[in-house]
Amino acid sequence: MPADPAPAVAVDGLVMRYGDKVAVDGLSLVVERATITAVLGPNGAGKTTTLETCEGYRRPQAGSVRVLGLDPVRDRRELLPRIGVMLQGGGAWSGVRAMEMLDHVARLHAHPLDTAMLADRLGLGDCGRTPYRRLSGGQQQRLGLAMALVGRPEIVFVDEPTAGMDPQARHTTWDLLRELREAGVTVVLTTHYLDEAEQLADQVHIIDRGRLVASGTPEELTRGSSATVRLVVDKELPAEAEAALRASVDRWSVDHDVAVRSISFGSRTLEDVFLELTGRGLRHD
Ligand SMILES: Nc1ncnc2c1ncn2[C@@H]1O[C@H](COP(=O)(O)OP(=O)(O)OP(=O)(O)O)[C@@H](O)[C@H]1O
Repeated sequence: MPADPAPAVAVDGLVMRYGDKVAVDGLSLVVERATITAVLGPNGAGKTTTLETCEGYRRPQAGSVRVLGLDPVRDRRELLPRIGVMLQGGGAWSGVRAMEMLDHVARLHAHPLDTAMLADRLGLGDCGRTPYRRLSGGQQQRLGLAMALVGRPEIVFVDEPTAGMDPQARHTTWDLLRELREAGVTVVLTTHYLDEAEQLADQVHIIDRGRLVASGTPEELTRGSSATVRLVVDKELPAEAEAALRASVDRWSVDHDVAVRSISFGSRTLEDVFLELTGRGLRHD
């Protein structure tokens, strides 16, 4: 029987400081392979520092980090071809054209993906000749993602992958990350968006002030003493229909001994409307 492979990421008691400032304070977490794991937390929680330590850019000051069973600093040469990194803020030179940059990164890998296909998939087909600094924020993000994926990594670290993207680009990116997971790739992402973590992640780690404050599946983390029931109707409700609905809900709550904590009437979210009007595919802006 082959031994179980090491987890994708194992962080144990990690401590990282910048001068006197403790950025990561005894953090431990495990990421299983072929999962999407979201690291959630407010600004300054220590997410980027943790990811950069996993990527081998920073050496742990205390504790240990293993990625695919390897030490990201000591075993960097062995690990580098097996991981993909999408940096916050791009990582491309300002004057380079989008496809030149992607082709350049592809040439650093032994078995890269077809760059034209990848660019097309990410909606970058029309801006291949555009200099990096002239790309929109969302296009820069997508190019950064393409650069992280082109080498067929076993694990990909993506720092706020959809920051600055329009809703279609977000959904296309989510679909792509899900496909990667189906293909056996491990995805570790940081995000500020709760809906992103809820939609995508198999496992969520919430960190605050450098400490792990909760871990679990989105269901585990959202399960509690209350539940949400959502009703979507096909037209705006006249006042009498709204009143009748409230009265029915009141009767239902008595009949079933359920306390209704809140009830709200409103329209669909802007994101719902935007997606419905413009379709799910990526807009080639
Ligand atoms: N190079 C640095 N020098 C000094 N302090 C730093 C440095 N990088 C990060 N910090 C500090 O360390 C803490 C953790 O920062 P980090 O970037 O890891 O958090 P984050 O969770 O990724 O935040 P954000 O969501 O804003 O990107 C913050 O207080 C930050 O100000």
